[in-house]
Amino acid sequence: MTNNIHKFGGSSLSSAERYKSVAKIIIGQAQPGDCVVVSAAGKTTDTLVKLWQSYQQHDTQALADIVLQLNNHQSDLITQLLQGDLKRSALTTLNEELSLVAKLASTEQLQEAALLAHGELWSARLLAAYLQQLNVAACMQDARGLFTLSDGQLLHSQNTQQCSELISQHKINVVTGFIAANTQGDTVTLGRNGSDYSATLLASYCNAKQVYIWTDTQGIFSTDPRKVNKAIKYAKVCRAQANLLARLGNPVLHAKTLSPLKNTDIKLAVRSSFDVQASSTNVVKEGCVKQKRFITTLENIDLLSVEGLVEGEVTQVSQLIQHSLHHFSSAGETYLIVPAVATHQVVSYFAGRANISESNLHGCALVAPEQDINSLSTQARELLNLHNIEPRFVHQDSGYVLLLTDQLIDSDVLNVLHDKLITKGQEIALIVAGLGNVGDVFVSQLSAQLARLSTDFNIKLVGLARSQKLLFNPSGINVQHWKNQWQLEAVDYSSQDLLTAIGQLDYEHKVVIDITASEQFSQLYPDFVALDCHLISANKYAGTAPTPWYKALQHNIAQRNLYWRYNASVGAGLPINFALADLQNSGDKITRIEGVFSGTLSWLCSMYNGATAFSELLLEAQQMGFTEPDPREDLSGRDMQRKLLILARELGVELDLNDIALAPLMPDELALGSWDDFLANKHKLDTFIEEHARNAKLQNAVLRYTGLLSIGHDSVTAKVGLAYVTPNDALANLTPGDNIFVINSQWYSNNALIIQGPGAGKEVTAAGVHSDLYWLIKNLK
Ligand SMILES: NC(=O)C1=CN([C@@H]2O[C@H](COP(=O)(O)OP(=O)(O)OC[C@H]3O[C@@H](n4cnc5c(N)ncnc54)[C@H](O)[C@@H]3O)[C@@H](O)[C@H]2O)C=CC1
Ligand SMILES: N[C@@H](CC=O)C(=O)O
Repeated sequence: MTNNIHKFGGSSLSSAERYKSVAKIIIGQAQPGDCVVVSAAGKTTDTLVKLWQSYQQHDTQALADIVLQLNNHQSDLITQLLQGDLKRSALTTLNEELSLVAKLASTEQLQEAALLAHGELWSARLLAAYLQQLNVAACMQDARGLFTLSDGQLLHSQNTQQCSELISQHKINVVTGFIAANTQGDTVTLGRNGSDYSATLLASYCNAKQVYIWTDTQGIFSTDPRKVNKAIKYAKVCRAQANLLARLGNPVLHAKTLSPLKNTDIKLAVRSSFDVQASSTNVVKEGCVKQKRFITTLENIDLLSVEGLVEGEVTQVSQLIQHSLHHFSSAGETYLIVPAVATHQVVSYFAGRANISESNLHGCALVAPEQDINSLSTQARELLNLHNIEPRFVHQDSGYVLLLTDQLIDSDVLNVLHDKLITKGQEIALIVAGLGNVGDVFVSQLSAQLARLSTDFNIKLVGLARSQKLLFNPSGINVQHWKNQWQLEAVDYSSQDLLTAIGQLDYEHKVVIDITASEQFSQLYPDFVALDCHLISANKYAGTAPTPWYKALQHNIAQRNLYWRYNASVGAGLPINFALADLQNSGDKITRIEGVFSGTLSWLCSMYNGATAFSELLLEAQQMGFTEPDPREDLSGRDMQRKLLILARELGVELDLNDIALAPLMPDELALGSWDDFLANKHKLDTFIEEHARNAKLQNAVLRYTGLLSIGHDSVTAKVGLAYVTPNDALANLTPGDNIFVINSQWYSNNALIIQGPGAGKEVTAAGVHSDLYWLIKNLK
C-alpha cells in the first residue's frame, strides 16, 4: 500500500551532501510502497532550458559548452555518491544520453520536453541507486509510464491503472517529477513546479494518505520570512487560502498542486528538508481550520483585461507561461494578473481579446478571513498613504484585497503592513508546566495579566501540567476557574501526549512556560522548539545543560525566530538578565560579577545568630517557598553554581557547570540518601554551621554564601562557596532573602553597578515569569 508520497525539489538535491540528507529523510520516513518524487537537481532545468535556446538559435558552441557543463555537474554528483558497478553504470548511461542529445541536436531532431526530462531522470536514477547502495530496497520509476495525457488532458482512470500495476509495493519508488507521456508515447511536461503536481497526482492515483512537499522553506508563512523576520509560520492553512495565495504569486505552492486533492482526504504538508525536526505547515480541508491572515507582494506585473474569458483558458495560459495566474472581474471587466515578462505571450495567446489595462505595476495582496477584509483594505490604504504610496488599482473580492501600486512594496513598508495588519488578531497559546509554589501564583495572577496583554493578541491558556497530570484544552482553559477545571479534568499523561497535543494546536504562536524544577522536562525543550514554541523558564536545567546541547538549542531557537526568556531563573524577579543585556547592547564589557545569588542561602545566613538551629531555619525557608524542591540543591551550592553559569553564558563566556568551583554549605555526607535521611542527620548540618559561625566571629565577620565570575583577558574565574564577610561589606548588609549582584564593567570599573532585592519567593518569582511573558508578547508584535 502506498501511504505517503514525499516530494523533493531541486534545492533539496543541489549537491551530493543534499542527496545524502534526502536519503536520510527517506530512510527515516518512508516505507516500502511509498513514492519519492524528485525534481531536477539544483538549477539543472534552467541549464537544460538554456541548452534548448542555444539549439533553437543554432549556437553550436554554446550548446557544446552546456552539454559539457551538464556532464560535469552530473558526473560530479555520481562520483561523489556512488561506488563500483553502480557508479560505472550511471556514468555510462549519462555519457550515452548526453551523446544522444548532441547527436539529435546536430541532426535537428531534438524535442524540447524530452530534453527537459533529463533533469528529473538523472535525479531519480541517482537517488534510487544511492538508496540501493545503502541497502534500501528502492527502484526508479519513469513517470512517463505512469501518467498519460491525451490532448493535454490527464487520462485519470488509465493512469490509476498504470500506477497500480507499476508502483512496487516492496520497494521505495523514486519517481521522476514534472514529466509524463502523451498517447503516442512522446514526452510531455507538466509545467514549471510540475513535480509538486506529479506528487499530488500520484497521491490521488495511488490513494495515498499523505503528501509531503519537502522544500527549502519551513512551511507557509504569513509573509515572506526573508523580508519580515516576524513572519509567522502557520501550522495549518486551509486549501482555499493556499490556492488563492498560489494564484497571487506565493512561491511555496503552485495552484495546480492542490487540484488533485479536491474531494479527497489526502493530507498535504510543507516541510523543510534542511531542518527535518522543524514542524510543518499542513494544508487541510476547508472548515478544519480557522482562516489566517497573509500578505504577499507582487512585483513587475501587468493587468490585462480579457474579453470573453472561458473556463480552462486560464489553466492553459498558466501552463503556457509556466506560472500560476489569478483572474477576477471588476466593474464588468475580466482581468488577469500577469508577470510582465510573460505579457507578450499571454496577449498573443488571446489573439486580440486581451488588452493591457495597467502596466508596470507592483503592490500587495492581503488574504484574510472574509469578515476582516473591509477593515484591512481601509487600513492598508491608510498605511500605504503614510508612506506616500497611492494604489493605482484596488480590487476587493471574497477573502482578499489587491492593492496595485507604482512603487515597489519594499521590506520596510512590508514590515509595517505586517505589523499593523497581520499581527493583530493572532492567537497565542500558553502552556504552563509546574504548578508548585511559583506556578500556582503565576497562574493565579494570569487572569489580570491577560487582560492587559490582550490588546494586540488573543491569548489563551491551553495547557497546565504537573509531573503526573495534564489539563489540555485547545480552545482555552478558564483562567479564573483553573483549579476547579484541574480537579475535574486533569488526566494522566506522557511527554509524547503533551507534544502531540501541542503539535495539533492551530495557534500563530505557542509559548511553553516551564516553572518546574525538572531536568526531565527541560530535556523536552528541543521538541518544543521543533514545534515552534517560544520558551520561558524559571527552571534552570536547560540553561545549565552541557554546552553542545545548550548551543544546539540556542541555534535552533534563533533559526526559527523564536524567543527563550529565563530571567526568573537568576535573581527571581530582579531584572538582572535585562541589565546585563542592556549593558552589552550599549557596548559595555562586563568584567566581574560578585554577589549572593541564592535567596535561601541569603535568608539562612542573615537569619542565623545561633539562637535557632540552622536546620530549623532551613525548614522555615522551605515553608516560605524559597528553597528548591530538595533544599540540598541550595545547600550544596549547586543552585547558585547554576545561576552563575546562566550569567556567564549570558555574557558569552563558554563554561560548563563543573568549570565553576563549588564548596558546599553542608557536610558532603548529607548530600547522599533521601530527604528523610537528611532530616535524620540534620544535627550534622548544625554542627558544620556552628563551627563556621565561630570562625567567622573570631575574624569579626559574618557568614555569606557568595559567587564570583571574573572575566580576564585570557582567563575566567568562576566559583561559589562560603565566605566570611566583614560587617562593612555590601554583602554583609542584606535584608534576609535578598540577592545582590555587584557588577563591574568598563564603564562601572571603580564604582560598581549594584542590583539588589528579594531573590526568591513565590510572588517575586512569578512576577519575574510574568515580566518575561510581557517582554515576549511585546516583542512578537
Ligand atoms: N521558589 C523560588 O523562589 C524560585 C524558584 N525558581 C525556579 O522555579 C521552579 C519552580 O520552583 P517551585 O515552584 O518553588 O518548585 P515546586 O517544587 O514547588 O514546584 C514544581 C512543580 O513542577 C511540577 N513538575 C515536576 N516535574 C514535572 C514535569 N516533568 N512536568 C511537569 N511538571 C513537573 C511539580 O509537579 C510541581 O508542581 C524551579 O525550577 C525553581 O528553581 C526560580 C527562582 C526563584
Ligand atoms: N532556591 C532558589 C530559588 C530561586 O532560584 C533560591 O533560594 O534562590
